[in-house]
Amino acid sequence: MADKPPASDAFGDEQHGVTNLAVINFENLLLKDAAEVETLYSACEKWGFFYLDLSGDAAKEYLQNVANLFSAAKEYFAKPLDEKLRDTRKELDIYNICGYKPLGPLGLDEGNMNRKRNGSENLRECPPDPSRLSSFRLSFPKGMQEHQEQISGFINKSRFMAMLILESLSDYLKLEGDERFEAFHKSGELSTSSAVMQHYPLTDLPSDTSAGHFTHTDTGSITVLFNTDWGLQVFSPETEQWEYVPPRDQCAVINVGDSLKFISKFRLKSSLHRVIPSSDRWSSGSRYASIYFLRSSNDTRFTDTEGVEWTAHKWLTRKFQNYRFPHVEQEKNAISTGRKGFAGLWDGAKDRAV
Ligand SMILES: O=C(O)CCC(=O)C(=O)O
Ligand SMILES: [Fe+2]
Repeated sequence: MADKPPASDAFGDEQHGVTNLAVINFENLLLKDAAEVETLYSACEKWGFFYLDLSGDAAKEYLQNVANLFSAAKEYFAKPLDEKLRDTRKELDIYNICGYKPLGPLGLDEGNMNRKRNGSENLRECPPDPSRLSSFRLSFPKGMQEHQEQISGFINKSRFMAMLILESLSDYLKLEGDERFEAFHKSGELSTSSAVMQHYPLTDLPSDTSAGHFTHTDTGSITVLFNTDWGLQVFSPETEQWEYVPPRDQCAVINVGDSLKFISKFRLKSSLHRVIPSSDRWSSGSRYASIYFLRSSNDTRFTDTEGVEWTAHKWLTRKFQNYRFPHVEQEKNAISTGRKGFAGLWDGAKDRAV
């Protein structure tokens, strides 16, 4: 059965509380436990965010895989910048950049504060595209080559978790055949599903760069996220305040992205989130996240909040383009944050007055 985080987690900082997210047990989902599936649905309907408890035997190997990946990521990001830049593969997809993407002015995205650039560098691994298998092999980041197995393991097992979540949600809604959420995520079809390792340094950031990650809703369907420190905040759909989602031992943070919100005809929420440095629980100098994004097949069709029709691939391209515009431009539509006129930026002192 699902339970709530213990009271000792109710910490936050002077400005922000801590979310009281549902904790869904992975093994109970495997067993198709009806009460667990109902709690899962309710979490996705109300918050679009929950913890997935992976503490049982079934996920032991997976958690070890995640730990190994963090070690590999720490090693990777400690390399000199010019070495990492050699792993950038913009030519494969200028938006869903495969390989290394730098932070600050060398990166492409606006940050979580006004007129500041994004403060995280990342490494994205796109699983093989059957039509260009050989270029994928060439494109595998050089600095990560020895950890290739860990990364493929993480991709495969995270995909399994994400698909199990989709299956459970489809079961709950009694969806059949092509209507089931899994049908939009078939493994043989092209998609931009990928694994990303993020590194958020707290110090030595270039000027005009904000520590953390810009405010956004995720583009795809299901995000499976692990991180090492506090900093992640969700904009509560209940209180309309920013609240912390702290890392929880042996748990993944799962969230619903835009595509699933659209495919589910707005029954499920794609909640706004960001990473900010204000908590004293992020004091280790560097923060890391290992993430798997399950995204629907490129040619999946859906309609957004404003009634505009998209394919999943076009939505991703347009959204990633939006993050590169100044915030005043981003605010002119609902693409980045799900709300027109609201960029959800971090403003240190008077953050709550949104
Ligand atoms: O680092 C985190 O905790 C969250 C990162 C995130 O939201 C993303 O990369 O989409
Ligand atoms: Fe995200």
